[in-house]
Amino acid sequence: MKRKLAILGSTGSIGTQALDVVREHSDKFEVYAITANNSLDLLIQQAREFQPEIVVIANDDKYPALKEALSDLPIKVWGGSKSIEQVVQDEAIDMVLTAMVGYSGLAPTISAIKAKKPIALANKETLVVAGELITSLALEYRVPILPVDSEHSAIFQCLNGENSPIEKILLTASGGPFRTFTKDQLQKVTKKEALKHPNWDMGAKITIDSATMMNKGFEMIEAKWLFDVAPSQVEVVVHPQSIIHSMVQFEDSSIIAQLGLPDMKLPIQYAFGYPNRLKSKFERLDIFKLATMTFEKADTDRFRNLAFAFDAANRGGNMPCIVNAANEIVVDAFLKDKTGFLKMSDIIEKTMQKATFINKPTYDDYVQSNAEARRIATEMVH
Ligand SMILES: NC(=O)C1=CN([C@@H]2O[C@H](COP(=O)(O)OP(=O)(O)OC[C@H]3O[C@@H](n4cnc5c(N)ncnc54)[C@H](OP(=O)(O)O)[C@@H]3O)[C@@H](O)[C@H]2O)C=CC1
Ligand SMILES: CC(=O)[C@@H](O)[C@H](O)COP(=O)(O)O
Ligand SMILES: [Mn+2]
Repeated sequence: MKRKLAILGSTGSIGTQALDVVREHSDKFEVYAITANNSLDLLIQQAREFQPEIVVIANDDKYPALKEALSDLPIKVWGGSKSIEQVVQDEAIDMVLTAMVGYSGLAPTISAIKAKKPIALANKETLVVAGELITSLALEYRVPILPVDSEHSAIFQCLNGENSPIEKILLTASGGPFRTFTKDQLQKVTKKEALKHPNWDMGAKITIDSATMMNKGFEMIEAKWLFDVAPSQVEVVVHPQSIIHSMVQFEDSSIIAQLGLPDMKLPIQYAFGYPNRLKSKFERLDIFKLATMTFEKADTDRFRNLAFAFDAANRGGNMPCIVNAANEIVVDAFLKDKTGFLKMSDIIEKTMQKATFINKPTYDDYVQSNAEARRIATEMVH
């Protein structure tokens, strides 16, 4: 039996690579549903190639054009963001890949968990915003959450077969394009420079998060929830070559690492095939060609977002949700040339000070906190 997949965000960087994995393993996987926000032409092309049961476009305005374009095929076409929450509940679906970007991944992930669908989780913001809620729902509905983020897939693989407690997670970071920049240099960096990640080709939002190191802060929070560790047990290790994707240190002092060339198709395929490892044609890492592997401490003085993420994780409650919302606003503004690189951190810091803190948030509290923090951050952008 083929595993039937719902790919949320099929037109993005992770989504298109997930479809590459399906192409390579069409005997094992079938695309049952795909979703996108705006990318109409690519979504139509994907629907024609993979012939899924259901195609969803979140942006309602594009629904009539999508419906018309696929009218000669026996495909159900739905529109609106609520349809994404609905589609994941389809009985036939065996696994849901959450590859949407930002807060938009939260509601569909909750819906999928409640429908008892195993989650291949790329959308880290879901765990940043509401990690406690998501992990408790996953426990209640007995739903596995298989990490797709490269570092968390690495940690998950390091933990395979281990029952012993984790002493420490060594979370690797490339350091981004500005790893060696001074504060003065950071003041002047442009969007074009920030969008040039040294090792990974990713969507715009996560590429900016990597440049500010908010991505690593979010990944620490993601690790906290996925692997039940305290923030103090996660050490960020700047490793500019991105060959070691992360490491786990155990109480006997042993460190286990996962290595590979930077290619997201590997963690995507690992999650899709779990618990089996599938053969791949991915380029092999030739360790004899590795000139050096280097490791540095992270600098939270230049990359303040990393410190904000640790602070938010330690304070708990809705604070990570506030940081995520402010970050989404400033990254969007930076991408539209409406704010500067360092100003992004100033706005996040002030939003953390101004937004209402809630110690034990409910789902509705997250919705309201997200809206409030977005409002506060937006006022500071303008
Ligand atoms: N790219 C990577 O290598 C990695 C990504 N991740 C995480 O995976 C997630 C996806 O990242 P990435 O693929 O880079 O992002 P992209 O921006 O490339 O793609 C995002 C996808 O989500 C869709 N989308 C965006 N907003 C909405 C919305 N409001 N409602 C419904 N769909 C929406 C987009 O549709 P449309 O095309 O129509 O806009 C697109 O299909 C992020 O959470 C990121 O942090 C984690 C590790 C690595
Ligand atoms: C591919 C992936 O998982 C990204 O999250 C990547 O790790 C980003 O690189 P940084 O280490 O620069 O944040
Ligand atoms: Mn990552």
